[in-house]
Amino acid sequence: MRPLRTKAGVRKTPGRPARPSQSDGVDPVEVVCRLRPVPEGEERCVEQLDDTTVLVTPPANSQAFRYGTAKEQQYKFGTVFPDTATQKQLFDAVAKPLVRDLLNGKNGLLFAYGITGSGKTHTMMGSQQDGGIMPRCIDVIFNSIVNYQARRFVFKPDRLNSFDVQTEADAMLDRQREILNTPKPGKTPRKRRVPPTPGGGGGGGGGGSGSVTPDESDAASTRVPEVSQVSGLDEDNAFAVFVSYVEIYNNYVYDLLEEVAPENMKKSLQSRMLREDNNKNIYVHGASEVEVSTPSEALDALRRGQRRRKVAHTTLNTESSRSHSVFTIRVVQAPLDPRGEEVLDDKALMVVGQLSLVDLAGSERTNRTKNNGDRLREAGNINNSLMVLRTCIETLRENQLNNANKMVPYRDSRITHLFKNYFDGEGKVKMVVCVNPRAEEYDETIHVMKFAELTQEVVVARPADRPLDMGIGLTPGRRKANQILREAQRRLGSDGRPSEAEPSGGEAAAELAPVFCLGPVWPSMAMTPGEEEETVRCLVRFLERRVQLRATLLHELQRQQDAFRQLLVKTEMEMSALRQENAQLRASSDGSSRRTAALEARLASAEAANDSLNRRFRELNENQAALVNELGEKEMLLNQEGLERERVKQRMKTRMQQEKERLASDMKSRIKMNREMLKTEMRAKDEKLRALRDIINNEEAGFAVPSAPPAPAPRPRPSTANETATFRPSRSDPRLSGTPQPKRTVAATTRHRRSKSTDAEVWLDHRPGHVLELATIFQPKMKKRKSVTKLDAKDVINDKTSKYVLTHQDQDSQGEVETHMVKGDVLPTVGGGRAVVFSDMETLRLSNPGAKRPSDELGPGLDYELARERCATGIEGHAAGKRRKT
Ligand SMILES: Nc1ncnc2c1ncn2[C@@H]1O[C@H](COP(=O)(O)OP(=O)(O)OP(=O)(O)O)[C@@H](O)[C@H]1O
Repeated sequence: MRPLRTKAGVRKTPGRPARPSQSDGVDPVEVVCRLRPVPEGEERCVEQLDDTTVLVTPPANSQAFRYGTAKEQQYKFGTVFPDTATQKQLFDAVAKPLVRDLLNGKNGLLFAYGITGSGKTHTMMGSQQDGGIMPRCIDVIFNSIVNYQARRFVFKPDRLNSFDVQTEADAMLDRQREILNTPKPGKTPRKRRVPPTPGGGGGGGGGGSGSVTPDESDAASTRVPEVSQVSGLDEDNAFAVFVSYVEIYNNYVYDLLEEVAPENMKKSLQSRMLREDNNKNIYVHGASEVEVSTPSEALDALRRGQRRRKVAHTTLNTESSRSHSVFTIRVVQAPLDPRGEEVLDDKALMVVGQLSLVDLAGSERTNRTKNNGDRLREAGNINNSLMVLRTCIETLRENQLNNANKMVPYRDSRITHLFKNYFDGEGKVKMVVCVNPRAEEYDETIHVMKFAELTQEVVVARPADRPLDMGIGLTPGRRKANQILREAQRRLGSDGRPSEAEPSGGEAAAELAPVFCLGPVWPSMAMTPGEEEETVRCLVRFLERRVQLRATLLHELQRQQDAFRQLLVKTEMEMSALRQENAQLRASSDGSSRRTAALEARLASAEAANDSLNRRFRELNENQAALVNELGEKEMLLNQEGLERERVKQRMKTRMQQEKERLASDMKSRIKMNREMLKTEMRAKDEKLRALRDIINNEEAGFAVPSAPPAPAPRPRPSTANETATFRPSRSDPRLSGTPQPKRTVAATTRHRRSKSTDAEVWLDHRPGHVLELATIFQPKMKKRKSVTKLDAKDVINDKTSKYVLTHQDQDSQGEVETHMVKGDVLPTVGGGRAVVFSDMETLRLSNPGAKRPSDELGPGLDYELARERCATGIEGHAAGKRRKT
């Protein structure tokens, strides 16, 4: 296609060569485009701009649009037929010139190419009332040769892609055989055979296989035939038409006109091989070629093939559109003999033209159809064969552009192998690109357009004109002369008299009459008195003329006898010479036949082996493709898993990081809190120490009771040098060990208050076991409290509870009851929970005043130490553990 670009945003194909010219003995492959109608309201992606140009616009939902690779593009074709174009318009423009070539002995190939549902079958077959290219071709052929047709079986296929000429006697025998072999009407109740009538319906196709169903014959009767014809044929030639119908499915060739008994119809067809004939033409070996004498016979054969196709595909559970079908019409012509009576038996004078009409399978990509199994293989084969067709066309184009000689891979697919000769210059090639303009089909349509664009750039050598008069020196007009002679004979009748209808007998009668009679009618014999003399003289004259005529005739007879005798002798001599020659030839022919048979047997076995190897190779290829697919899928899965793992890893990393940060901040706040608490504690201890120092100072100053409120004694801590100097209590200290002991005051801190509770505090009173009521004077004071025996998290984790006390009882070494009340603050944690921070513990010990306490044994010096210890240290605890100081 030559690109056209004017508007911005419309793509221009770079460096595309100009369309090849026809001046140098080559013709470009002619590509026309036909648009099929689109239902009202549906979005379109193809618009016709003028008679030769279409504009393809990517719709928003197309793959190419999504990937951003699509742009508006114009495509130019030989002709663009709009969706309103009729079948006749298309036929006249595209196929009729090919029929003219066919009748002049030239070959032609016409493809219908496009995606599924684009109208290929509609274009090729059409309907009964409005036939497509195939029925119209058939009609025009028979309209043109109707007066020049040879009698049936005069031309006979030799099964080597050529024809033999039979004598009239042999042809008649074959005709009789055909009549005898034709099943009598009524034998098969569901089918009836329509007798052949010139130009009418029904009729036996070649080989007695033209049976049609009633439906089909009814359909045939409603058919509207094409009435045009091609003129300028050689009238002195006799014509015969042969049709064959094959399909290529999964790269195997099947003969759709194969003779099969009705009971074997369901069995699948046998595949056929492609071979090369003596003239290097490729043909389907063993495919049936049926001689047809009328359009209805040809259409019967076509329908029969389609029926076979349907049955075979039903058996295979496939669809017909998944195969390529090739309907081939061959027209054979040969000159009549000098008398214009019979066909000359000379192969060198025979001319055969061939027209192949191909309905290609829909060009789909496998991923669109989502096929699998057989369907995938089928789609793969279709795509493969179309791909090979494309590759061949591309290689041809490259060779032609670069003057190269790259091998064209015709043999890679049956469809290209079969049509190799056409591309090598044995005929004209045309292509009808069928386009469904629906927007949905954009992604497929664009591939079709690109292929059509390439195809237009290929040129094929123009086939040479074949001289049809053969230059054999025969008088033109032989057929007409013979017809006149026959007509004259018919009119003269068997007795040689002019017929009533034409008393004069015409020129021919005048010429022929003296040869076959002894003269005019007898004169009147009536004897009238007085005129006897005259009558006798008249009779004598008449008889003398007859005698004269008789003598002439006898002489002529003698001459003809002599000539015949001489001819007979000569013929006899020739015959004996020929017999001898014949015997020699037969002997050598027998030898050749034996050699040929042996070679053919070898060839057949080699072909069978080749076929099975090919099949095996294909299977292996298919397996490999399947495995590659599987591998690809697995790799994809692995990649996906790897990605998933990577994602999870990343997620975990992020989460760990967050957790780390959270813990760090948690830890930080805890440390801060602990530090705060420690600071508070330190302050309290300092307070205690200060109070103690004050006490000691006061003691030293006269044991005055400090006026400061009682504060808890600080825990022992490393003293400063100053403190050491001023206060270092020890057992040896005379102030502690000597008597009298000063009266000591108990220091109390607000923190270590005894069960004093504010109104706002809510206590959680936890008594895990049975607590003995001691009825002591000192009782804890908890205005608001909740008593539990078993601790539950929700008792602690709530906004109300602010204090916690754990009560348990023990027996000391003296057997006295000791009651411990461990108290703590319920504080919120950074993580949003709650923690109990134990702050102090109260111990209530019941003891007998008379009993000796171990502490008494330590001496009075230890009391101070104990007191100091008790004052200085508190209990601190939390959920992780607790510290205790009594
Ligand atoms: N030019 C047209 N005018 C009217 N109808 C059409 C035209 N082209 C196609 N159709 C209709 O579209 C439908 C599909 O067409 P058709 O069967 O010829 O497609 P196809 O290309 O041969 O498909 P497949 O590849 O599947 O065989 C048919 O119903 C046909 O009648």
